[in-house]
Amino acid sequence: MSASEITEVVESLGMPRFTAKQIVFWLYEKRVNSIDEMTDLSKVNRGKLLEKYDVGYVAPVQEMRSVDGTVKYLFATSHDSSVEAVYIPDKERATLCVSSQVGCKMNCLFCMTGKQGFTRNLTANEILNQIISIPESRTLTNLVFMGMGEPFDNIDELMKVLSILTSEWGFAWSPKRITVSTIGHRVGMERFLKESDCHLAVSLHSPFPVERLSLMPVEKAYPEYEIIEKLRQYDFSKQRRLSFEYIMFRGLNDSLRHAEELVRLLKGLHCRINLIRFHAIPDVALRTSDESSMVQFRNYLTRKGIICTIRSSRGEDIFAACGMLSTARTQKMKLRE
Ligand SMILES: C[S@@+](CC[C@H](N)C(=O)[O-])C[C@H]1O[C@@H](n2cnc3c(N)ncnc32)[C@H](O)[C@@H]1O
Ligand code: SF4
Repeated sequence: MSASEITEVVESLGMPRFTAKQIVFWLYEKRVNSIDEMTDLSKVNRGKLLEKYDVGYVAPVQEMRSVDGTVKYLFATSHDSSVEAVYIPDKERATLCVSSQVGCKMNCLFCMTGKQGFTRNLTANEILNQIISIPESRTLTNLVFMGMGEPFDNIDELMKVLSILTSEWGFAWSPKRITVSTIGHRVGMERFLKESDCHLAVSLHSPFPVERLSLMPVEKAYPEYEIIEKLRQYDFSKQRRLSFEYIMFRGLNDSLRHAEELVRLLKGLHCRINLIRFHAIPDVALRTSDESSMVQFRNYLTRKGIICTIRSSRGEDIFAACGMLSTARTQKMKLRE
C-alpha cells in the first residue's frame, strides 16, 4: 500500500493519523514480517489491524540455483500457477528480474510465458513480495521488470509498486536503478513516461514490421513505427535511459540488412541496443544466432554510433528462459490431480 492508502486505513479504523507514519516506517524502513512487530503501536491498534490485514510476506515455494550464482525463485499464485523472479549477481551488481503478470496476453512466438496464455495481473503486493521476500533482498542494486508478463498491461499496480520503491517514505530507491521492459504497449507506456523517471526498455526484435509481426502479434496493435515516433517526443539524453531489446535469431533478423535498417529506424533517438541470445523453448523452431554474427552485428551498430551490448546469458542450467520453471510446476500439479 502507498502512504496515502495506509492513511485511509488508519482513519477508517479510528486511529490517530500519525499511526500511518509509524506503519509506513515499520513496513518500508524496518521491513518487519508481522503487525505484532510494530511495537510502538498500541496493543489495541495492532489488534484492530490484525483483524483485517497482514504484512503480506509470502516465501517462494521453490528455488533453483545455477552454477553461475543466478537463483530462480518461484512464487505460487494459486495451487497450480506461479510466477518467477530471477536473482542475478554480477560483480558489484545484484539484479532482480521481476514478474508483473501470471502468464501474458501478447503471445510472442519465442516466449514461454506467452505460451501459457493470460491468467491474471499480479497485485502490487505480489510484485513487491518478489523483491522483499528473497534472502538477497537487502543486497539488490538493480531491478528489471523483465520477468513474466507485460508490465504496462498491469499499469495501475506497476505504478503503485514504482511509487513505493522510489518514494522517500517507501524504499527510496533511485529510479535510475529500475528498468521496465515493454512490448510497446502505448497507453501504459505514455503513463509510465509521464509519472515515473525509471528507465525504459522496448522489445523490438526486428526493424521490419512484417517480420516483427511474425514474431509478435502485438505489432498489429502497437506498430514499431508508431512506438518510435512516440518515443521521439521524450528526452532520453539525461538521467532516464531508453534501450531496445533485440533477440538475435539465426538467419532471421541477424543480417547486415537488419543492422542497416535498425540504424535508419532509430536515427536521432538517444538510445542503446541490447542484443540478447535466444533461449530455446520447446516446439519452437527458432535458433539463436552464432557468436560471430552477434559480434559483427554489434560492431556495425557501434561503428554507426549506437551503444550496443551483447547481454550475457545467465542461469542456462536452470531453465533461464522466463516462464519455463512456472510452466513445469503447472504441468506437475495438473498431473497430480
Ligand atoms: C519476458 S519479457 C517481459 C517484459 C515485456 N513483456 C517484454 O516483452 O518486453 C522480457 C524480455 O525477455 C525477452 N524474451 C522472451 N522470451 C525469450 C527467450 N525465449 N529468449 C530470450 N529472450 C526472451 C523478451 O523479448 C523481452 O525482451
Ligand atoms: S515477450 Fe513479453 S510481451 Fe511477449 S509474451 Fe513474453 S512476456 Fe508477454
